[in-house]
Amino acid sequence: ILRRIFNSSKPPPLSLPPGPKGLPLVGNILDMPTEKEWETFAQWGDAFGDICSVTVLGQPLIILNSTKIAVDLLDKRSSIYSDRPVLQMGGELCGWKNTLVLLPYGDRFKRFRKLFHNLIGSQAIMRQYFPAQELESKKFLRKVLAEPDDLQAHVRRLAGSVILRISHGYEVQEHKDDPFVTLANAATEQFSLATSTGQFLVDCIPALKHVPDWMPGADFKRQAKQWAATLVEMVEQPHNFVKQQINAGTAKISFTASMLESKPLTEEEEFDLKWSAASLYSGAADTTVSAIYAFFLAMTLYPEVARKAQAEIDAVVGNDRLPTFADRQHLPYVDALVKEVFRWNVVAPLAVPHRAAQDDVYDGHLIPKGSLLIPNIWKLMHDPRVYHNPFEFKPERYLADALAAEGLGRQVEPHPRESCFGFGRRICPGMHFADTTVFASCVTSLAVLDISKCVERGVVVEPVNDRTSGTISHPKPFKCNIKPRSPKAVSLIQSSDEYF
Ligand code: HEM
Repeated sequence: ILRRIFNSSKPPPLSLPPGPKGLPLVGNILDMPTEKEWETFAQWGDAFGDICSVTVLGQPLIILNSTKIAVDLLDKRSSIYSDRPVLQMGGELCGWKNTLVLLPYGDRFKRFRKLFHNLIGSQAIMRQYFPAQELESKKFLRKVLAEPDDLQAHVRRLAGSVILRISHGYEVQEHKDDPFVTLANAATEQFSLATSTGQFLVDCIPALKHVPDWMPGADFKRQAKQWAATLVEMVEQPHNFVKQQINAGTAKISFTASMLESKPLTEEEEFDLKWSAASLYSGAADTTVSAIYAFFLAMTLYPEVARKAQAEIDAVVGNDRLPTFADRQHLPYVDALVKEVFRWNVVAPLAVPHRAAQDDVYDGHLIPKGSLLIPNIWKLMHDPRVYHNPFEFKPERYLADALAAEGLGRQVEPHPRESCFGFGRRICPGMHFADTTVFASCVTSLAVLDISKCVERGVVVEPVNDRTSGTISHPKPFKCNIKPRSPKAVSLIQSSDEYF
């Protein structure tokens, strides 16, 4: 009896959120998935609850498998959860620690965010970029028509071209191998690999970064050196280009040119400028590529969706001109289709980890200082409790009228923007830019192109419908057939490049 009284007076010690049982000392290191981690994390969510945890060599990882919990912690308690982890491979060895995405929460972070906000921080600001986005979308269509088999390369060029105009006043070259687009592609692909959760042992055992390069098992150090060199080139080359243009008196208006010309910069200010401009275009390049490429995949797999969107465009815009941003408010189905692109293809399935700056307690669980919080955006976008038949591409889910017509009594489903761009003070600063870039390319492509499955020797080729692993996930290469909708469509694409 005494033991019972004694024990009941003491609250039980708080523990981490539940999760798979690990081994002594190394914890869950053997449980960590090496591919598409988000799928395993979602299964852990089903088994242990929407907030669950694992520990890898003493480092707690807290996995968030519902929007409510992600908002409760990362939004509502953003004073605790706005820091980033120190990533040894991607951040320290490869150098991405100087870009916004891995900057620790602090003054430099706030300065970068302010610059981003002034440049692309609202829908209203985005209006000034509409002409450039429309123009680049048209150039993209021309390239797709000329070489439909090189779709992915054209998408990469498109994604790089709009942001490089804004960041450095650089006009991407017409041919496929533009040097800056090539550099940005290489660097962002390497970022995705270098920062992938749990892929490099050095992220769990930081002391490994001191092993000499020649040691067996130190391949990661040699790899990091190469990747660091690509990143430096990606930062320096466009910056030096703007300086040369300023000296020659030919610099176009851009973020970098206006900062360089405003006043003489200190070394630190110039460093900040270089790395914030690089954050801008490295943040934009690979992410929008994934979304636009996924749009083509979705249209190949769901031709009835494309047909409905085209019927809406034909009725609202007609066939004498290309659609513009001004049409968007009159194109609810196309607007819903763009939302569905962001949900169906999750560009950043695990976002980027947020780090707890102090101990916290949530729902009776301890979240110790230094824990890494990982919102499983892939699960949030494919949660059958939130999205009906989540693996199906269905724009109707956002349209009350369309759902009412189905007569199943279903409610409109949440706008993917509520989760797919992350949370709190680290929410994606490029979300409006991403939305308008993806809208422009979807709507113009639908207006003039027919996208369908390939037929080879009389047999329909099913497109590969799979995704790559990494911080930024892409549809794996797939085949599709792209044709102009009509001779009129061809003449619209070939018409002069006046801003329309
Ligand atoms: C398909 C488009 C995009 C998606 C789905 C996306 C998604 C995300 C996500 C999930 C994060 C992490 C947020 C968090 O930690 O909670 C993020 C961060 C970031 N994104 Fe995006 N993004 C996209 C496009 C862009 C574009 C176009 C830009 C730049 C123009 C950009 C720049 C950034 C930057 C700089 C960060 C780091 C922010 C920080 O750490 O404070 N992104 N994005």
